[in-house]
Amino acid sequence: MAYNRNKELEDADAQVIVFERVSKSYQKGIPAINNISFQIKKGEFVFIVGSSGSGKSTLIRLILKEIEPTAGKIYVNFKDLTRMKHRQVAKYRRGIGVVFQNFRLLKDRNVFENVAFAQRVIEVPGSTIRRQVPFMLSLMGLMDKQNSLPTELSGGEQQRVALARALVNNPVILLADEPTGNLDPKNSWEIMKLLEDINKRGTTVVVVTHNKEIVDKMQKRVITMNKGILISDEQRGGYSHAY
Ligand SMILES: Nc1ncnc2c1ncn2[C@@H]1O[C@H](COP(=O)(O)OP(=O)(O)OP(=O)(O)O)[C@@H](O)[C@H]1O
Repeated sequence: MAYNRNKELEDADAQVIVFERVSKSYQKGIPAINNISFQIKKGEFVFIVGSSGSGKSTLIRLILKEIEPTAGKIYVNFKDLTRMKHRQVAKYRRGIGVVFQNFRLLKDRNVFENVAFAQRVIEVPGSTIRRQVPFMLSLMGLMDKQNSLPTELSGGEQQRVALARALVNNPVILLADEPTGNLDPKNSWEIMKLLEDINKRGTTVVVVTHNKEIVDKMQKRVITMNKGILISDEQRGGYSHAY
């Protein structure tokens, strides 16, 4: 069924990520993503799990329009990505917050400036930045660290800065690609609890992870990939199918 983009769909039940029979082949042979269909509703919290090479990062890169599908349709934030013009991509990506395993902070700028940077690039007025950055830092429990450089922070603190930066422009969707991959169990749980809080405030959260313990305990929707195929999609699921 074709996805119908109209105003009525932009309500609480709206699907903010839609994959319709999507495939992606980087080269000849087994596709990285093979004929995948799923939908994620506004405000959902979804884990994407699967063994190494199963296509999870490819899925994230497709959502960000860093790569194009070989076949199928992708709709994100009510936009048809396959028909989006090149010049519209930067603006589109601003509606999506992203965090990665390795934090990707600016090493020569302090915590405040790392978060403010996300606003400066889209020319948010200074007065708004001075109001919104401290608000975001306090939500992440980082107010006393705003003058610190990333090298002066623990891994958990660095990931919280990355989260503050990803969220400061109030995105509809937050994508987290292995957000706890470099963290110990205590910090991993802190980040997961923050992601849960962010989700409760209305942001759709999609988390790619290998962290079995977290997936099993959180009791969220779990999409499991294997060799490019979506092998299960369960509400309140666990990690059991991933290998
Ligand atoms: N740029 C690329 N060029 C060619 N093949 C690629 C490229 N990126 C990924 N692949 C291949 O596509 C498949 C899926 O890779 P992908 O990175 O999406 O998996 P993943 O599930 O994220 O793995 P991991 O958990 O190890 O990060 C793999 O076979 C991989 O080798």
